[in-house]
Amino acid sequence: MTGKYTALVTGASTGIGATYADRLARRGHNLVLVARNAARMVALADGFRHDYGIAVEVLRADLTDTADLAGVEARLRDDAGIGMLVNNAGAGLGGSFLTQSPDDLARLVALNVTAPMRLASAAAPRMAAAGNGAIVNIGSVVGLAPEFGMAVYGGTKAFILHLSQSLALELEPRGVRVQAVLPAATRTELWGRAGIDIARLDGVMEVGELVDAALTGFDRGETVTIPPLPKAAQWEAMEAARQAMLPNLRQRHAAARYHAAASAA
Ligand SMILES: NC(=O)C1=CN([C@@H]2O[C@H](COP(=O)(O)OP(=O)(O)OC[C@H]3O[C@@H](n4cnc5c(N)ncnc54)[C@H](OP(=O)(O)O)[C@@H]3O)[C@@H](O)[C@H]2O)C=CC1
Ligand SMILES: N[C@@H](C=O)C(=O)O
Repeated sequence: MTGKYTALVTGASTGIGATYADRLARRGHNLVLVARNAARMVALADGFRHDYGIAVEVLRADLTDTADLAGVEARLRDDAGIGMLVNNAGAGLGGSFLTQSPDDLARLVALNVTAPMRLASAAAPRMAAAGNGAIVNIGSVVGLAPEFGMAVYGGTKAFILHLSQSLALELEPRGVRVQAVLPAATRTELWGRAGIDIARLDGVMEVGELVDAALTGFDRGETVTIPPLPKAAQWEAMEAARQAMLPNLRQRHAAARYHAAASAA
């Protein structure tokens, strides 16, 4: 991705999304800001126009609302000026699987999975036809770690990682960059919204540092960027182990350890 384009950033009213908007505006890109809180986005937009001389549009949408989501999808499908989609809007949820309500979990999946999937699906064909574009999906290290005790949130973020890696394979030969960004705990409103006291957490990254690192990963052409991971070799080793397993996964017969004679022995 070179040159100036318009970036559509979801969850742009605060936190990681607002910081992405700031950094992309600094680079001279125009913006479409998407979230529910229009007043906050209008205030940010005024600041970006004043500070960076770019064009900014505010698109108020609740991405868990089918009609609102369809409006953002239509914009991504039809607006040839939008060269980057930052799928950032998302939420956490306090409690454990035993205490979380199925309705809250379904809303979490709607926001963290259905919305970014539908928005990517709206943008990708147009970008692929143009041979140019970028889709940045904000996942989480929790998507790598069932041990962290966030079953459904982690599942939504594992989906984001898988979707991003798959789309990178499909779209990058067509000129469309795809990046998954996996933050760990970052100082934003997300924690308070989920009813979790951030003061109890160690190792919380400031949001500016997180987004600057994510953009460095983007500039380097990374498909998966994990800003807090000190040794890239650990991620690369896990990927190498997974890829080494792939040729063995499809077989005509079950593995020998599952044969009745083997289990009786
Ligand atoms: N903070 C952290 O520790 C980590 C965050 N992440 C991920 O980063 C992403 C951004 O989170 P973060 O900035 O921390 O969170 P914040 O709570 O600070 O911001 C979330 C953003 O999403 C928007 N949003 C929330 N619900 C909706 C909705 N229904 N429709 C449209 N927009 C919505 C919010 O705006 P509004 O209320 O105006 O709609 C806000 O702009 C998320 O995907 C999160 O999972 C990943 C790992 C760690
Ligand atoms: N959002 C956080 C968990 O709730 C994270 O992804 O670390």
